[in-house]
Amino acid sequence: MRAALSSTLKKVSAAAAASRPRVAFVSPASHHHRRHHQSNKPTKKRKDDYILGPDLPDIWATPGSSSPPPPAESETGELVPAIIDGKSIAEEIKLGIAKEVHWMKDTIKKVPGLAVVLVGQRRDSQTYVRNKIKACEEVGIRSLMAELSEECAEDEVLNAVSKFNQDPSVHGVLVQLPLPQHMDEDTILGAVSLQKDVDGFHPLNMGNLALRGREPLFIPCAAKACIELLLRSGIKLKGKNVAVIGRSNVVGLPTTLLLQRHHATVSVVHAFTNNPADVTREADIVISAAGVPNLVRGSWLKRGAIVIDVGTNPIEDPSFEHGYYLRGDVCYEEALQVASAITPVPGGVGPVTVAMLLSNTLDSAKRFFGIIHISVPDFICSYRKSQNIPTETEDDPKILVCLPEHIHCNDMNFNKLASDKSIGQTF
Ligand SMILES: Nc1nc(=O)c2c([nH]1)NC[C@@H]1CN(c3ccc(C(=O)N[C@@H](CCC(=O)O)C(=O)O)cc3)C=[N+]21
Repeated sequence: MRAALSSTLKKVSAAAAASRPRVAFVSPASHHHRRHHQSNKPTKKRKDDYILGPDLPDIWATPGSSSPPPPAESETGELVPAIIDGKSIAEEIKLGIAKEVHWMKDTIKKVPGLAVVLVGQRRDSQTYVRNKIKACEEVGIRSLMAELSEECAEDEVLNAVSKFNQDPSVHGVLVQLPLPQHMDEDTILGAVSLQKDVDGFHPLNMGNLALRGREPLFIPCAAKACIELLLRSGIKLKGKNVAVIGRSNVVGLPTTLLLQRHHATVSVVHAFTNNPADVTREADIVISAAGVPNLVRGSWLKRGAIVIDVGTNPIEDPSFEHGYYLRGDVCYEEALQVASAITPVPGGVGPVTVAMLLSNTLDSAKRFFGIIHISVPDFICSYRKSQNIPTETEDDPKILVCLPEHIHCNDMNFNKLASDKSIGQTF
């Protein structure tokens, strides 16, 4: 397959030489250039509009905005809630990541690496970490792990983090939370290298997520997972009323920030909110991340609301395999009667959160190796079609191009680059 592909690509390069316009390459340098020229426009195109939300100016509309479409109802007037399948969405995302990791391995003989620091023996933490490592294996990301005892000193954790920070084969460092009581979470999370903070918990990444016009290097995985689940389910966010239940640094807060970047109207419901049910009942979309099993009752929900349940509350029960089972924040059985769509627990936000961790790790490695992701120019796709050439990228018109930072790739030097071994395989 590889040999066939590389000979195809040689032919394609020849075809490229023969026809103009040749290659619509985007290099980091040309990207900046273009941005500069657009700076007097009210909106600015960012590479991450999809997950960070479109950068729109605040123009206040006069009252009378439309309400969301009514939910599906059966003949008898009962709601038929859609169960949002996080597991299959996660599989879809992982497939895309696996393809990119595969390309990376082929073109530069390197793979992304994720290091996990686990302190203590919590069974739920062990399960989550196991899931993360298994997911790494599935997509070809290398995983490393440091396991430390509950009683170890804070310095030992800091040493483990520092070792991974310095390891060039590691592109993501994650300290599994919660940490034991005697450790200072801020000190430890602040020690993770900004460039490897795939959890997005470093104060600088969080600050850049909060500030308009700025882009964090990483967005926290659970927040990203909520948005992915909604967008991939075809749910629009602009102008919607969203209630976020919980204001933790790891889920509630970043989810609130990300939703606002998607132009939703966000209400934050927390332990001191008066009449939390009344506030929540106003929402078109409810995202619960309180960590309290069955907190959100059916009566808290507006008819037709969309419910994203981030809660993963372990309930002790020796009859289950790991001695516990998981329960969400939402009383699922009650919510089914009123919601138009809902994520289950397990099988909802959890698996997509893990997929987002892989995605952040891949992005980090791409940044480290100076890899940009571009589309195969149309003429190459049509050339392949006209020649009836099946290729690995037929169904996915995106390919990886590896270019050292100093090389500015344009159609003038494309042929040289394509044949120059020193920059690796361009196609
Ligand atoms: N530094 C850090 N980063 C985290 O991202 C982080 C953390 N600490 N501490 C704990 C929470 C929780 N979390 C989950 C990840 C996967 C599932 C997951 O895969 N859940 C599966 C099932 C889990 C099972 O098999 O029991 C599901 O919902 O279907 C759940 C929860 C990440 N967290």
